[in-house]
Amino acid sequence: MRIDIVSIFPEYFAPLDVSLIGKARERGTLDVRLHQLRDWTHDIHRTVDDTPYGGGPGMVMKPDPWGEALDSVLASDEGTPRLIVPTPSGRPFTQEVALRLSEEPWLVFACGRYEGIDSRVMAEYGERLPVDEVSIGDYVLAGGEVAVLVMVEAVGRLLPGVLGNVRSVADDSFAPGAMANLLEGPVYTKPPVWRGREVPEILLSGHHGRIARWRRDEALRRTSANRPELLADLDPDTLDKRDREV
Ligand SMILES: Nc1c(O)cccc1[N+](=O)[O-]
Repeated sequence: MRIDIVSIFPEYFAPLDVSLIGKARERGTLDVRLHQLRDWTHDIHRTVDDTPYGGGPGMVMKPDPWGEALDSVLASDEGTPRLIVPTPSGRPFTQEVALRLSEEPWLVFACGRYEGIDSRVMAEYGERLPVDEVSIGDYVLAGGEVAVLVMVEAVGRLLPGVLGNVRSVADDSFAPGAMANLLEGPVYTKPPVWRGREVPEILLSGHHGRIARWRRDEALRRTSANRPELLADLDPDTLDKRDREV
């Protein structure tokens, strides 16, 4: 997968040099290319923003630098990417969206700042390629860079060979199948007793069927406590199927 990221703060993406994503880049599984938006400005101040039409607070990112930057990135002959624009007014970014994006050969991320990018940019490129305006949550960030870090990690870890254990993906919270709409339950490792606290005995039993059922029950318990709304979407048949699976 190729990923292009356009930002006025490309240094935000240093974390993509480390850990799983960093190793995937070294192996060539992931090709991440960073672009400084200001390289497509032509004034001495390398201006990328201006006051909003219609008045109001803050500044809006000008369409000209974005148009030149995206035209330059898209000039590649590597097919047609999806353009992902992180914004609080976008559709929710979920594990399902991450799974869908992980099947794409090329993603381009446009990191807005200030009050956002002039809407004509998304309209312009929406006529040429798929454009997804996506939100990672209902809170205010200073810009899209942090959201792109979240999305690149969520998508990148799903690529073949990035996670050591393929099973880890299937057991993720929100993963399709048996764990869909369920949060992961508690996890434990050695020592068996820590500060007088014992690991649940079932986990030491070696009885895989009972362990799977216990984990399912704990996932249901945690989901009911922390995200009860997810249980509303749980298909009773799937729940029964889970019982048959364990
Ligand atoms: N929430 C937010 C923001 O405030 C600014 C850019 C992107 C996002 N987001 O993706 O959720």
